[in-house]
Amino acid sequence: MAASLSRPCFISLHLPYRQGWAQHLANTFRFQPVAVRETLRVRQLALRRESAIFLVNERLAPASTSSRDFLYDVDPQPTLGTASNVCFEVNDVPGLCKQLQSQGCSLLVPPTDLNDDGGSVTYGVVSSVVGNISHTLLDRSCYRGPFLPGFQPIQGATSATGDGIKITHFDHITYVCPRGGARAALDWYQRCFGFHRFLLNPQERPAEGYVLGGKGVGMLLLALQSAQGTPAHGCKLVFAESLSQNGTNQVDTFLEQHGGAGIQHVGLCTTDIVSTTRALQQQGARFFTPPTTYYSQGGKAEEIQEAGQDPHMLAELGILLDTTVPGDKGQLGTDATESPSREYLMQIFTHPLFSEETFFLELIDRRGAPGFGEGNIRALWKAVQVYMDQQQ
Ligand SMILES: O=C(O)C(=O)Cc1ccc(O)cc1
Repeated sequence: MAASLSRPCFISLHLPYRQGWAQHLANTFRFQPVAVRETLRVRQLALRRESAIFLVNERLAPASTSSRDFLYDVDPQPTLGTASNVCFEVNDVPGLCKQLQSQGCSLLVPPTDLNDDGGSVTYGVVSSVVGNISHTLLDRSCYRGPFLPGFQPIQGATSATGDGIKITHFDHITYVCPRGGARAALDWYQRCFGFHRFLLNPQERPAEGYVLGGKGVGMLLLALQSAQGTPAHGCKLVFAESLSQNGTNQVDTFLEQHGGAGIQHVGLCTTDIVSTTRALQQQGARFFTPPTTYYSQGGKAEEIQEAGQDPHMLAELGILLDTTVPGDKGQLGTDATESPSREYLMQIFTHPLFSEETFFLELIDRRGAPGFGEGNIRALWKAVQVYMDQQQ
């Protein structure tokens, strides 16, 4: 039987020795430092925005032979910044680790108990079949502290409000897989972790996946939805694979610059993409913007207006909007709690966060639409292509 996982508890980022990047995430994206763990060799900082938590791991000294420097994680020994671990909360860590091992998964950290004044937790770490990704499985049902045992709470850390940034949780995590590897990754997560297939778009054929063709694009997308939660509220995993025949695109570029498969981006759910984008831009966050023709061609301005949004405002900020057919919620669409007359979603993508063209963030504001917009993905693709051409 496969495990039944819920929304991620945290996503872990690793930075090579001597890169003061945690501060950048805190300052630019206004994530609040909530807890820290520091040893002579490493610093681990938990940064939070409502239920979205990034654990930023930095080396303070060159890598040692000890692979257990980082708590709740393993050391991917990065030569560049990488998002390499996703932690899920589960009920029975030892039972699940045993089961995963019997399914051929490699156990990187066996079930381990840790405790402090706030109570106790149990965790283990398993290796994913995709690139450098690992998963921490964590039971913190007996823990009442602010983050996790081994971490010191950061005094005065309050939840930020009134700054215009409305980020609530991780909406999805997009993996870049090697060519020919997306289907195997999808099968592994279904089999081992009990994720369910999720159709990205009404046009997707289940047997093939969502193929984006056309000028220069060439990408296959497959998606899963966590077993707990509805399409609108659970976390999705998206597997992307390049189908491009003619040289580089953003998926190939990721593979090349990251040195293999891994997490390409994390979608942060926002309840107000306009105020969030504006506030983050003021802090210095940089976003990809589509060509201005995006807003004037093919009835886009009318589509935006019909959705009740202001085309000028979206154009000024570079926010993308895609409308989906009302009532069509993909394969798992049974969530009856949100049924606005028009379902749409708005997205915007940041520039890569590290110095390489690898990991980036996305803001996603879902107004009833649980899938992904083909128009938005194409617009992102074009904007990235323009950016990459400018970099050369
Ligand atoms: O739209 C999204 O957020 C996706 O996750 C789909 C996607 C996947 C890979 C890309 O390079 C760009 C977009």
